[in-house]
Amino acid sequence: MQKEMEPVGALSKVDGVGELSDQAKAWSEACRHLSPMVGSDAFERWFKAAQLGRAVDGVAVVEVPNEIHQVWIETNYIDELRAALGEVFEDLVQVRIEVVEAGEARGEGADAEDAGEKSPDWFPETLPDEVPDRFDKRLKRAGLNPSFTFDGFVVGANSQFAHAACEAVADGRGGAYNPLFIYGGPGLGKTHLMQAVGQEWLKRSVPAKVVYFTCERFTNEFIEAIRKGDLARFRNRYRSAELMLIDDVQFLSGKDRSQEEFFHTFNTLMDGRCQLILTSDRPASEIKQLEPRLVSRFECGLTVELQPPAFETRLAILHKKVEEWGVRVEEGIVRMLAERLKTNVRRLEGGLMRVGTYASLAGERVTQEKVEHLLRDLFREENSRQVTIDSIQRLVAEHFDIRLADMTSRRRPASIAGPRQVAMYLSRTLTKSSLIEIGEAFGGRDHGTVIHAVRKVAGLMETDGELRDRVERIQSDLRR
Ligand SMILES: Nc1ncnc2c1ncn2[C@@H]1O[C@H](COP(=O)(O)OP(=O)(O)OP(=O)(O)O)[C@@H](O)[C@H]1O
Repeated sequence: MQKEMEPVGALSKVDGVGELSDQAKAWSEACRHLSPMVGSDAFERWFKAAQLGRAVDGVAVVEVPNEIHQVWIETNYIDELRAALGEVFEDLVQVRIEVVEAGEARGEGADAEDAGEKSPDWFPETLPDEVPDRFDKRLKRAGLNPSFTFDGFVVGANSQFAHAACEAVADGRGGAYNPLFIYGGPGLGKTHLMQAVGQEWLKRSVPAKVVYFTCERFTNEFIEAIRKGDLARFRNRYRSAELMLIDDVQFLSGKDRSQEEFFHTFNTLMDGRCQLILTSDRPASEIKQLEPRLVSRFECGLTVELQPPAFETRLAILHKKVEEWGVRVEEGIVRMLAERLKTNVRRLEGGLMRVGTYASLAGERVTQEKVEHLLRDLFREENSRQVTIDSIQRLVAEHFDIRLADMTSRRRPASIAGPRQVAMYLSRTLTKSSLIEIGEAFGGRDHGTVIHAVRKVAGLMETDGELRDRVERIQSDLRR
């Protein structure tokens, strides 16, 4: 349960500000302290567009409009900002700066609905006037990001096969690859590649109807359509296209009604000879609580994997971005980023963007020590292997030589139920997930089953040395 921070009595000093929310009052009060600390010029430049987001559990989140503000404030004014907010919240422990783009919801709940949203308005009825070029208009209408092109994608051994499959679909040789199912970890270019196919279709065939959407959006719009009693319109929108690009299908996990709707959408599109490209963070057969009939539909075309790129590919990606963005970063620093940021191209890009921005604003040579400081959170994320229920289930299944699917199945022989209980125990002790979340992740079991498993494994570990050794070995593998 999160606890909202109570501003100290100082807030009353800004009572005169009328209708403002508590958040706005607290920020206004913090600014009163901050402005003299940083000087009015710096305040105008860096804090005018900022505002206070969440303030819970000792953490105050300051929202800024872009990464330039974020990096600059973190690097130059974090102490002053902490001191100013400390005047307002006496239980302040940490200050975080987050980028919130214009138009995004602010403060509490800003992350829920919009998270992961990548496309602009979906099939707007009228196109906005500010889009000057016709091709740009068509990209926008399809929901495509103009920078996700084949030219902008660096191919390495990690992506060769996926790239070749996408090129085949792009130039019409991919008839048998339907659906094309691309899977791989976060930030490895799945969306980029699938949208590159979309751009090619739009370029070549003039009236091609290309549509991109995320499964999160599909689910949200489906719920909304049910609420408004407007399913016919929803179906009309989702069931007519020549090329349908469907991102993040793992989002359908456990959402039974959306899966049912999606199943019919999928069939209608396939019957209508629509080419489909799907992406997921894992193979279809490993998406939990996904109906078997959907798994088999997803697997009936071609499945390709995107893996993390090797050092040379990471370097080539960085060189390409340096050129594209026109940033000036020394080769030694570029190599340092390629060496240290290995698992996620989005993070690699983020690192380069921050260093490049800093270099141009500070007008000074960026040293390796500076980069250590600027990117400390990215380096930390890179090094800390996050223990998730998912990784626990995988590793326990491997250690006990059972199928991953048995973690969520109803099967009860001791050779399966035992390891499953070990996995529940580890999920409870190594992650922050609640009993209910753990039960859900293990095939929709109730929280009593999880409590029983945790107690049982903890008790057995007291008396059974062999089991204890096994569990400890799994624990240390998880942390590695
Ligand atoms: N091989 C590559 N060459 C150039 N840019 C790349 C490459 N791979 C990824 N990128 C860039 O990295 C960023 C993240 O890629 P993308 O959004 O396609 O990842 P994703 O796999 O869809 O991630 P997620 O699963 O988190 O949605 C994008 O800006 C993309 O342009």
